Amino acid sequence: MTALLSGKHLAFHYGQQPDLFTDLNLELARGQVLTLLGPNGIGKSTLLKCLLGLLTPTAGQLELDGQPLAALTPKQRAQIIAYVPQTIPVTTSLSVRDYLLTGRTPYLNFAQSPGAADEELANDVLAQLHLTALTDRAINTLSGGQAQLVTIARALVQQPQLIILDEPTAALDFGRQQQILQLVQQLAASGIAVILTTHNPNHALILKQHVGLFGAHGDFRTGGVELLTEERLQATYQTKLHLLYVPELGRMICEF
Ligand SMILES: Nc1ncnc2c1ncn2[C@@H]1O[C@H](COP(=O)(O)OP(=O)(O)OP(=O)(O)O)[C@@H](O)[C@H]1O
Repeated sequence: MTALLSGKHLAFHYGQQPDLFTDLNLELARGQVLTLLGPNGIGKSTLLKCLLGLLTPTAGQLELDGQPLAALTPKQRAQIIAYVPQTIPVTTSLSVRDYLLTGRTPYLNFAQSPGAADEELANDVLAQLHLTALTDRAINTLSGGQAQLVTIARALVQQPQLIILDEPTAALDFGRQQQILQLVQQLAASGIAVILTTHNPNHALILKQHVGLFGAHGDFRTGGVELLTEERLQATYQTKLHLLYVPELGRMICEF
């Protein structure tokens, strides 16, 4: 079966700076989740931007749905991938509803407005994420966490096959973090692939899916959740930490 996303021998550096990563390989099938972990500044967001076609890798091949990523138009890409960036671009005074409807742009012709079906979809997604009360609020009046959730809602309105989430839980309270991890699991169960970055190894341990782990020096490996050993996590974060099995949870937890 063709992978939805495949990256082979990828490398990237900014300008004259040294390589952030070289010979990086990853593959993602429909319905798979890949959780990326690594130290600050190691290249996680940069890798996501390469996978989105926003940056061009300095070496390697990227394919989306069996085609070279570079051969797809931005509109074609946007019909397959939705992106929730780390810094949320919500400085406009659009209402939450209208902001979500901008997620339908990849499906509309030039100058075509969203229709009743698009509005119904936006309302359904707001209800799914328990955000209906925010429908008429101006985007630039939302709290950081509300804005993060609304941006995730917009990505769902885009109805992509792959959602790329850069630290989607960074601004969220404990309950909302759990809600997003459950949403990731639901999306995967419905056949949508998800790539997310997080600074909390427990998120990968909860999701129990595929993991991409950057080491402290930019080395990268992918595998199942068993890739996360105490030794590797200590090497990644350059700190002492503990992985403990909690029978009540049926999984490992990571603590300092
Ligand atoms: N546009 C840019 N031009 C030059 N250097 C950049 C640019 N964007 C990022 N960098 C540098 O590239 C490196 C990787 O940045 P990136 O944002 O990918 O890291 P990250 O792993 O996502 O970090 P964090 O976990 O802190 O968000 C950093 O040293 C950063 O300063």
